[in-house]
Formats: sequence, structure tokens, C-alpha cells
Amino acid sequence: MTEPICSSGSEERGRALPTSGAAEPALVESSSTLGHRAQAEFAEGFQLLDPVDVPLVAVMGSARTKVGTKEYQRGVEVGAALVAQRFGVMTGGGGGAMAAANEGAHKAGGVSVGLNIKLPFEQRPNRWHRIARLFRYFFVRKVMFVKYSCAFVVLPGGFGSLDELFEMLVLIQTRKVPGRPVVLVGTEFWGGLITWIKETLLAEGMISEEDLDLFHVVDTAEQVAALMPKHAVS
Ligand SMILES: C/C(=C\CNc1ncnc2c1ncn2[C@@H]1O[C@H](COP(=O)(O)O)[C@@H](O)[C@H]1O)CO
Repeated sequence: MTEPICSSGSEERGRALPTSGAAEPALVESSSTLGHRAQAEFAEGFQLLDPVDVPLVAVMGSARTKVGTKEYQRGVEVGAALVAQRFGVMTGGGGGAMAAANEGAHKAGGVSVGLNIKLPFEQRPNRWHRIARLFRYFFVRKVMFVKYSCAFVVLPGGFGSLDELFEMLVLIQTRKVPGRPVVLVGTEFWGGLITWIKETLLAEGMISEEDLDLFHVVDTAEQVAALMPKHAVS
């Protein structure tokens, strides 16, 4: 029998949940399990990141960017340029653009953080971060990215990167967090989305003109660095 997609809390209790590989499904566990696990995960994330004494920039981007491509190289350059400005780099800790940014930061001698996520298929953390943790919940991990970053850089990416980008934009737009630079890297890659944001979201009144100021779109690591908050440079 197929598992129901929706189930009530009482149905969940005492029922073995289906698993499909390395990580059992999160969020369909009982409310009390979810609550306890999330609370513990928050505490462990805070413990990991509270002691970090350099300002961190969260760098998001595709898990699929291939090593050796121009895109990967740009990620490495972004990581290195941020370290040159005395920032640490914090990523999702996986492969692709995440590995690129961590590699650039690590090779430049900077702080390199990877917040990995446990998924139902095999995950390998990249080898370029020195402060790391494996998270069960995307939502807990996302709080870490927001709470412990002073800027948000998004390299070309897919659903995951878009999710992280829009989460950050909403939090800034609704003043749940203080404003900070949000920088999209790749004018060609992001161009279609920016056009749609202007021609549909803005034109239909779904966002305001000033919301367009919540993000920047650039092409190079130097341009990313130039948009960073100034306090880290001494
Ligand atoms: C889906 C694939 C691999 C998944 N591995 C991931 N490891 C760590 N972090 C991830 C992973 N997938 C998504 N993320 C987060 O979202 C962003 C990347 O998502 P995108 O859809 O690839 O743009 C990234 O910033 C992570 O924080 C195999 O492709």
C-alpha cells in the first residue's frame, strides 16, 4: 500500500516511518520527535558557530557545478576574495559551487565552514572546510546561514540555491533580519530571473520598486568583494 502523503499527528505516533536510504524522512516524524531533534540541532549549531570569531559570508550555489569548469573557478575566486577581505566563508558543505567557495577560502588561509545536510541519498562533504556539521533539517541549517552571516552570495544554482536566496530576501524585506548585501553572481545566468522579477513581479505589484534594491547582480569575485560590509577590513 502506498504511504499517505498527509497524516495526522496521532496516526504518526508509534508507526514505523518509511526510509529510503541514508536518512529517514524528516518532518513526517511525530511532533515531539521533531521538536526534540530540532531543538537539539539548533543548540549544536549555535555551539559550533558562536565561537567563530570572524564575520562569515554565506555562499550558496549549485551542488552540480563541475570541478574544472569556469563556474567552479569563479566560485573558488569568490571564496578567496572574501578571505582577502577578512571574511570567513560558510557554505552548504557539499560538492559543486559549495566546494568551490570552501576551496577558495581554505587555500587562501581563511575560515571555511560547511553546514552539510543529511539526505536520503549518499552525501559527501567537500574536503575544503574545517568547521563542519551535518544537519538533519534544512530549516535549522537555514537559520544558521542567516544568523551567522553578514552577507549572502549566490552562485548559479537550482532549487536549493533559489530557496536560500528567496528566504534571505523575504527576511530582509520583512525586516526579520537587518539588511545585508545579497549578491547574485552571473549576470547571464540570473538575467532571465531578474527580467521576470521586474516585468512580472514588479509590474503586477507583487513587489515594490525598493525591493529591487535588496540584491545586486555581478560577474566577478572582485565585484562581490567590493559589495561586502566594510567592517571586516582592517
Ligand atoms: C541534489 C544534489 C545534491 C544534494 N547535496 C547537497 N549538499 C549540500 N547542500 C545542498 C545539497 N543540495 C542542496 N543543497 C543546498 O542548496 C543549495 C544547492 O542547491 P541546488 O539546487 O544545487 O542549487 C546549496 O547552497 C545548499 O545549501 C545533486 O544535485
